[in-house]
Amino acid sequence: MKVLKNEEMRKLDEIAINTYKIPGIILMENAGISVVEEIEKSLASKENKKIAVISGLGNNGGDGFVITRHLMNKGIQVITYIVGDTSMIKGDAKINFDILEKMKAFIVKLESSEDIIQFQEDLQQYSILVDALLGTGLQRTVEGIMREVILKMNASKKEIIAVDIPSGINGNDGKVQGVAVEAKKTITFQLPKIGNILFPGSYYGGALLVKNIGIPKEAVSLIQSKIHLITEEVAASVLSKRYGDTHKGSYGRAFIIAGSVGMSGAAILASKTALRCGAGLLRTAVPESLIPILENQLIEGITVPVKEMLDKGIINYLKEENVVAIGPGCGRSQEFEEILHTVITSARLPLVIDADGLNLLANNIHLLKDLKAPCIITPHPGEMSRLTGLSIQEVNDHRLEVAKNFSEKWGVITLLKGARTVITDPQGQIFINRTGNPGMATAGSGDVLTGMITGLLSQGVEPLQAAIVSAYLHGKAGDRAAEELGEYSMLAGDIIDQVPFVIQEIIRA
Ligand SMILES: NC(=O)C1=CN([C@@H]2O[C@H](COP(=O)(O)OP(=O)(O)OC[C@H]3O[C@@H](n4cnc5c(N)ncnc54)[C@H](OP(=O)(O)O)[C@@H]3O)[C@@H](O)[C@H]2O)[C@H](O)CC1
Ligand SMILES: [K+]
Repeated sequence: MKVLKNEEMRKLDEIAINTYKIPGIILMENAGISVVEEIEKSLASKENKKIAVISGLGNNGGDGFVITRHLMNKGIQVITYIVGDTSMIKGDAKINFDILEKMKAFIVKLESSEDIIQFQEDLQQYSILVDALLGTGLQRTVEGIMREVILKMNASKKEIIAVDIPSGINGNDGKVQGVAVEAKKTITFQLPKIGNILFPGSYYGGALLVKNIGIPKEAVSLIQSKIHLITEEVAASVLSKRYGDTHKGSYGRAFIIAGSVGMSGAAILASKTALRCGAGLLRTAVPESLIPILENQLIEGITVPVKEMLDKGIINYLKEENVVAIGPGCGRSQEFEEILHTVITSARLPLVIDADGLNLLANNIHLLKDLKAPCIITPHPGEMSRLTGLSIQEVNDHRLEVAKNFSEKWGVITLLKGARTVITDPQGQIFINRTGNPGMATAGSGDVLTGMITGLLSQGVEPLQAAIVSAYLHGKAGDRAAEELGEYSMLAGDIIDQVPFVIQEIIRA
């Protein structure tokens, strides 16, 4: 599913109206009706059936006027509050505003601080507040009366349903422009905006519902958005189909270089997950001293002493493999740095670099110029900061751009962990993952993700798909673990335990 910027949404509107000759007022009508359906669902469980629709002066407000009309026609008690000078209302919004006046709708204008004091008192009588103040037309920091109204709405603790996007959230990046409505759910139209998906916009929006308002599918295909939401369908399309061309003897072989003294857990978690995700044959190279621990914990895998691998030549070891992953728990020794150098510059098979592999890569970033095969890196913001020289704050403030720029510059697939995990490729495509929860910020969770990517790559899944599906799978498994154990108590191993059930769920869906 494409995720749009504000201007792309406006362009889609234009195409619908100017190319397909769908009058904008039809789109507004459909938008309003789709919200009314959700209001009725929320209202069903409530004693108090009174609704307040709080509208701005633009088309978001226009949606609000449509909503009021339909609620009135259903006999639902509704009051419309309008913020600003109603003489400024124009176009489709004006048509719908005039209809409300003809219907003698109960309209209250909010223009002064006295109005706001009364508004605050009024709010207590309603069951649901509909936020139709600002949508994709938000231009600047919210101030003045608009700010006061939003603060009073939030303070009322009433259930808020946001139209298109919570007012005050920037549709292009999900940031709060001064103040924003805290909604229980948001109904957005035709396609989600970036502000609906990224934090904090996603937090302010509550549950997100994407409603079709009648824009032709062909029009959507004309919008060249490079940003996509990872959906279950994408995961199912990869997990259910047979992987790759299983040429003789090499089907599903994975090689993981991981672990260091005191860090055997990372090697075990990554290896276990790779097997859980379908790797047929797995070998894990670890320091000799860890072999007994791995052998004890990982009966299905094969362990290789790092020293033996070095003596025989890493590349010789990799000849039969489908994928090599390097980094979980490896530490930053000179020996490991040399291994990383050899793997990056000589390996001719898909490569996953994680954790300390990324920290060492940060000091040898030029090595990426010598890559001989697709490479997936899986940094958290701290590792991305070291790789780019940007501060963690800068990375998190511009997650999509930072990941996209790195992928385009170095020709790698970047999976930038965090909320939300973002996957970018060297062609500038951006995929946003919405599964997962804060309980997954636990030691070893990243090792599990690396194992997932490795497991899928070992079966011939195309690298970008492997990164996308792994991010989705990782979050889904984490969500199941959180349901069962709570976000406080879950461990990385609990995520692995959920993998089989999540894969089955996806394949059967
Ligand atoms: N295909 C679709 O997605 C459809 C979307 N619809 C709805 O239309 C809005 C977008 O409508 P638009 O008129 O472009 O913009 P808004 O209504 O979001 O806001 C513009 C008005 O808000 C004022 N504004 C802007 N920023 C601020 C601010 N920070 N504080 C106060 N007021 C602000 C702006 O005034 P200006 O002074 O900037 O001129 C406008 O008055 C979309 O979100 C959907 O809800 C269609 O209804 C159906 C199709
Ligand atoms: K809104």
